[in-house]
Amino acid sequence: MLLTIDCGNTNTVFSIWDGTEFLCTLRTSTHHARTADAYFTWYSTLINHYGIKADITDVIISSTVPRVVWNLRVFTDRFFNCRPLVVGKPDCLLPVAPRVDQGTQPGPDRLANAVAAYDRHGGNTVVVDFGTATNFDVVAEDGAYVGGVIAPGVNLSLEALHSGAAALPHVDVSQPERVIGTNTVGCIQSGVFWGYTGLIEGIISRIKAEYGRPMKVVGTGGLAPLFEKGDHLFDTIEDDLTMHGLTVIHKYNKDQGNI
Ligand SMILES: Nc1ncnc2c1ncn2[C@@H]1O[C@H](COP(=O)(O)OP(=O)(O)OP(=O)(O)O)[C@@H](O)[C@H]1O
Ligand SMILES: CC(C)(CO)[C@@H](O)C(=O)NCCC(=O)O
Ligand SMILES: [K+]
Repeated sequence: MLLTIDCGNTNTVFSIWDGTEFLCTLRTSTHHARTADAYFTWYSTLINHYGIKADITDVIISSTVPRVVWNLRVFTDRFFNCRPLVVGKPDCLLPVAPRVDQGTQPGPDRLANAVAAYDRHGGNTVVVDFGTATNFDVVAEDGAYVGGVIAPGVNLSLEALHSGAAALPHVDVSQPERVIGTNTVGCIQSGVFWGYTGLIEGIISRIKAEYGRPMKVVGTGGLAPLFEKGDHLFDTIEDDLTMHGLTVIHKYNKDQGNI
């Protein structure tokens, strides 16, 4: 069985893939100091709690935080006795090489999103991923990741308002009833919710215009469904997109005899 690990700047997610479906998804916050033993304590507690019989033989990691990779490698080696594939490292093959400026290291989550979107929907696709950042990942006709857009994430923007303005409280994102807020919280919710709706619409339409041909739009990440409620922004929403990409990349490396 395959353990897929998606380590973002805020959260780290483990999923177990049995070759057909994900048996479970476990989420913890990302801490670069978390040790291999701590990962295992957390992992085995939850696996036992859910009664999952997981015989992990392979591990693939996407990490946007370089410092956590070392502990995850030790975790993989010590508890599963295997060497993980790490997306973005030279020894992890991708089905199609990214086409970006020389010296650019695209985020491994964006590479996995591109592979997953191509596998499910073909090329000429843009992924909108709501994580710590809100990133737009453009997938060309042949499945290559060809760049995109990085905007500050929704929760990061809310935190920035709260920490930069003494009179503004911490507010959770939600869709406000009205655009014109009549209290402080309503004003902030409106700014962030409708501001992001405009950002998403505007960037997608500019990407499409620049790309010059029809594109499919796939939303992913925790907040995609919330924004879809406000307006029709996405052709589809898939919360397991990054994880699916990791399973496809793993299979590709296996098929190529690389692992
Ligand atoms: N209605 C909501 N309001 C606020 N947060 C939400 C809502 N729905 C989901 N979320 C948040 O979305 C997050 C899941 O998103 P996702 O895993 O894509 O990104 P992340 O973990 O925040 O970022 P990264 O992957 O960069 O670490 C969870 O932290 C969850 O709290
Ligand atoms: C943009 C984020 C933070 C989104 O998780 C991540 O993909 C990342 O750190 N990327 C590196 C830079 C790039 O993708 O061009
Ligand atoms: K993510």
